[in-house]
Amino acid sequence: MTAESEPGTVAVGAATVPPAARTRGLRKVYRGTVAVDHVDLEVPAGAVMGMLGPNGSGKTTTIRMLLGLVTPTSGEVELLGHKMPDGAAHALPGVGALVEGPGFSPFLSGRDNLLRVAAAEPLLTSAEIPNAVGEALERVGLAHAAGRRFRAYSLGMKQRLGLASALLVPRRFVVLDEPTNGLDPAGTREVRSVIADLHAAGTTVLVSSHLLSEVEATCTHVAVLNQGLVVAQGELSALLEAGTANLLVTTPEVTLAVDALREDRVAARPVPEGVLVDLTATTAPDVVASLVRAGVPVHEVRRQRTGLEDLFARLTEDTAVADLADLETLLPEDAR
Ligand SMILES: Nc1ncnc2c1ncn2[C@@H]1O[C@H](COP(=O)(O)OP(=O)(O)OP(=O)(O)O)[C@@H](O)[C@H]1O
Repeated sequence: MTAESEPGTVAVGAATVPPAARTRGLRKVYRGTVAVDHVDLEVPAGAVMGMLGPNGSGKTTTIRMLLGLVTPTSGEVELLGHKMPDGAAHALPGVGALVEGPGFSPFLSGRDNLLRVAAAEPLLTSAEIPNAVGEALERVGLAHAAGRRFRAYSLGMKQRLGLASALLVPRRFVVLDEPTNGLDPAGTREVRSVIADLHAAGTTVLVSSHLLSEVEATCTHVAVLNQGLVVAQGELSALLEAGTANLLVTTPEVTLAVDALREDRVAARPVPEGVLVDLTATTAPDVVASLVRAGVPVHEVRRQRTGLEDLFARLTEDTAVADLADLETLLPEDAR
């Protein structure tokens, strides 16, 4: 198999590494409610992909289908190169997951719950279990409360225990559904550092979150869901670049430039550095063409990065799908 014959694979040296997860036309309908539709998601090997979307946009359902916890209505899932659900026995040992409702017993302590999970873990021998459990508890900052019953845990402590169970053994792919849910700022920082450690060790991570700043700080890639559809995915830097709404034009002829653009029905205003042009209804080449036609000397043209928050807000507004057409024309092909 070559990189050319298999779109989406990444060539590393002589070998090709398939994406950690890939879906094609994934769809889930719950009694008339379309939770996920037409989802073609690709989580490149080695990436930290943030899955963003408003409440009910289909993040959890997509993650559950990836892990084989929910059966898709239609579409395909490939996990670590194995078709699901048939390849589950091969794929799942390489995957650590924190998903809602991990099924811990309320009457057992955190440590005993984790020992129970570890006992069912095919990659751990019984001799390795106590150490693996101790290290995982340490890593998520739960060692001091390991002897307390699960039912007495706060939401944040329950989240930490779920994270510990995902980290019991080194994995190729770690999937975290809202890992910072219920955590205080210190816990949130710890999750961020766990993700950075996993990334440094070469583990692929898929993390869903409402916290845009978290995703911006920790992720290399992002997928944005809205109403069950993936409205954007790709490298974070490429998406931010493409999603930028403003163009900063440096010119000594500010008044001439603003007048020329307004004549062409393009929103523009003077700023200290030159002219700020709103790209919502136009494109950078059209702006430059207008200016050149009007005889405006253009010294520099630069897109202004506006941050993930702005991009997310625009992608998840009601007009998101229409916006995507604009976004796609701006995206480099490998980021589409
Ligand atoms: N078991 C279920 N039965 C019926 N409807 C469901 C079920 N699970 C999810 N849904 C519906 O599917 C849609 C997507 O839900 P999902 O939980 O996947 O979204 P989400 O993006 O993870 O939301 P949140 O951020 O609130 O967790 C919602 O409309 C939800 O009500």
